Amino acid sequence: MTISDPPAADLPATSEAIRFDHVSVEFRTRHGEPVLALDSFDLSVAQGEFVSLVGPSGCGKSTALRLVAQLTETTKGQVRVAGAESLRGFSRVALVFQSPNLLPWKTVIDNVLYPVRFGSPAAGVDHRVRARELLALVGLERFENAYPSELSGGMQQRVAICRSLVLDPKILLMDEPFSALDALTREELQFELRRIHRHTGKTILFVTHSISESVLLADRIVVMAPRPGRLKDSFVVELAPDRTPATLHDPRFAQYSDRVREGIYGRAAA
Ligand SMILES: Nc1ncnc2c1ncn2[C@@H]1O[C@H](COP(=O)(O)OP(=O)(O)OP(=O)(O)O)[C@@H](O)[C@H]1O
Repeated sequence: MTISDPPAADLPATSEAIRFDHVSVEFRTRHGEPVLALDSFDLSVAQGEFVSLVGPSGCGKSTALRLVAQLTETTKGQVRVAGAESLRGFSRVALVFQSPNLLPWKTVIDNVLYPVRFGSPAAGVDHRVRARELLALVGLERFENAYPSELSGGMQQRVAICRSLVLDPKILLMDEPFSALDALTREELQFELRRIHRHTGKTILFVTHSISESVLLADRIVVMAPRPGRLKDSFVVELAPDRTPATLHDPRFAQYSDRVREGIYGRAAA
């Protein structure tokens, strides 16, 4: 598959990519105290949907992402991921974190290609060609032989996004990927990510602390209640699919932002 192909053809466009069914997760502290991170959490994410997950610190957002990536187990309930039977090797699901975590001794293209050694690469795909296409998609085609130290923070995070896409995952899990960037680069990458989403049709579950970021990016916003995390609100963002600087001036942008604020802080704050 090339990056210009339509979204994965193995499931119809409307099918469910991720489903949380009454999911509870209880951790234990070092002293054996129980910590209920998620409490009967329900969520369904459609294939190709871009969902922003917002909520107060500690409400279980990262735990929810880790469940999808099978890095954490449920205590009660179930998380279903379409195609999870081939999850091993991380080719169905990819994670992007706040820090790009590039290998400093490898070039940009070798960093992008790194998952190919450990994942389950599809047969017959020239991953070097695919890596170059991805670098072109984020405007880094001239930097494939550069080293991470020669790139700005925003460029490094673009490389991390290319690396997450190189095995053509069906689902992209993003945990505050832009929170370490300066405001201008962050905004640039937000528009870029939305463009990548439109271009690739990936299902994206995006955790953020930024209300405006959650609205600017998402097709739907899920607001979680304070720990133990439960679903507080979920609503569709009916802004034009192509998000541009003009989106920020759409009156509905402020209305959606207020609704998220109200979900997090209560009506008086909003
Ligand atoms: N491995 C663990 N062991 C014990 N407690 C944990 C573990 N992982 C998470 N927790 C606890 O579970 C709760 C939810 O954590 P999680 O990281 O999912 O929240 P979050 O919403 O992503 O937080 P933040 O917005 O601050 O990143 C927190 O109280 C956290 O301390």
